[in-house]
Amino acid sequence: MEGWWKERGGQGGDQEVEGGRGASLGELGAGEGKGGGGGAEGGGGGGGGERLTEGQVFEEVEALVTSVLDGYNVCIFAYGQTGSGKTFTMEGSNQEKGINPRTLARLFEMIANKSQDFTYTVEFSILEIYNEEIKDLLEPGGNKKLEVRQGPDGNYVQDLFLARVSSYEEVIKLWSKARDNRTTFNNNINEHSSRSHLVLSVYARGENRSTGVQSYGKLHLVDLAGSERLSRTNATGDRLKEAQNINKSLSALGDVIAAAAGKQGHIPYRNSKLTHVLQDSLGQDSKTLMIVQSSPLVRDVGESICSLQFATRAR
Ligand SMILES: Nc1ncnc2c1ncn2[C@@H]1O[C@H](COP(=O)(O)OP(=O)(O)OP(=O)(O)O)[C@@H](O)[C@H]1O
Repeated sequence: MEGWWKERGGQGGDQEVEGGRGASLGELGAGEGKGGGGGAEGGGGGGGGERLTEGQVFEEVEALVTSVLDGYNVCIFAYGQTGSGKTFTMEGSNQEKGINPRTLARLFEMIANKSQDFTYTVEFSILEIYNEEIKDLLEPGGNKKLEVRQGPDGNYVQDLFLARVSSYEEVIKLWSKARDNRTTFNNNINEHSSRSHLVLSVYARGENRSTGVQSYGKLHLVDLAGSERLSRTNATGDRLKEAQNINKSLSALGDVIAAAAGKQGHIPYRNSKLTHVLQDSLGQDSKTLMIVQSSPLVRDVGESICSLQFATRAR
């Protein structure tokens, strides 16, 4: 493990303190002989940290995401409490694009650069996991229950719509369609978005035309549901059920990452839909990176400590 951690801060937004949100970036594991520990310098918090632009954040993750074209399975997560900036980091704004659009643009740029020697076919899917149920956001199919299965290329979600894409523009069009589908589940987009895990996936199959050598890699870009302690939300009824499911799946994610990093014999992938969907992209030869967002607000200190504890454990 390269073990790099950076402090991200200085982003204002609508908070009542200056300094804005913070995020720590941690590369959790990778192929290419990487493994083992790494130092933490930074480790989150926003306040006084140097402000990283979305471009600088992307520089840190670029090499990882593009390795999907070499046949690696890659997973990038944004983790943190509600409102801490996960979606902003992944999607960005009109002025400053986030990790998702930059990654997708870069992938197609690289495919074009390699086109003399390699042929790639690329597929794209978008799903959300809400209350431990998988929903296809490209082809929402009513009450169809989507399940995770094992196939020759690893785990896959049966009946999930995979769109064949050949340009960044196509992907962006699909993504905006998926956003529309997502909003129909609930009138309050923010509220809902924070209660589900959103997974954008790219599946790249490549062939070296002169040697015939083939590769297959998956890239998952995951905007996790907001982590919240139940004691703080006073949730009841459906909200309580959502919160319990979120906490259960986030804790299952922490267990899986810790077990994979510790090279344990049994890795409990099946304890949540999230880890089951991402099974072959967490651990072993896959590359996993988690961006942990923390709030600079004093009133959020309990949540920030929990987030950083999660990050420490996952590291
Ligand atoms: N780096 C940033 N620069 C400017 N604004 C930001 C930044 N990060 C977050 N924001 C703003 O803060 C608000 C909350 O951020 P965001 O929606 O990304 O949080 P979140 O963690 O995804 O929340 P949720 O868990 O509810 O989905 C948004 O209005 C967003 O535009």
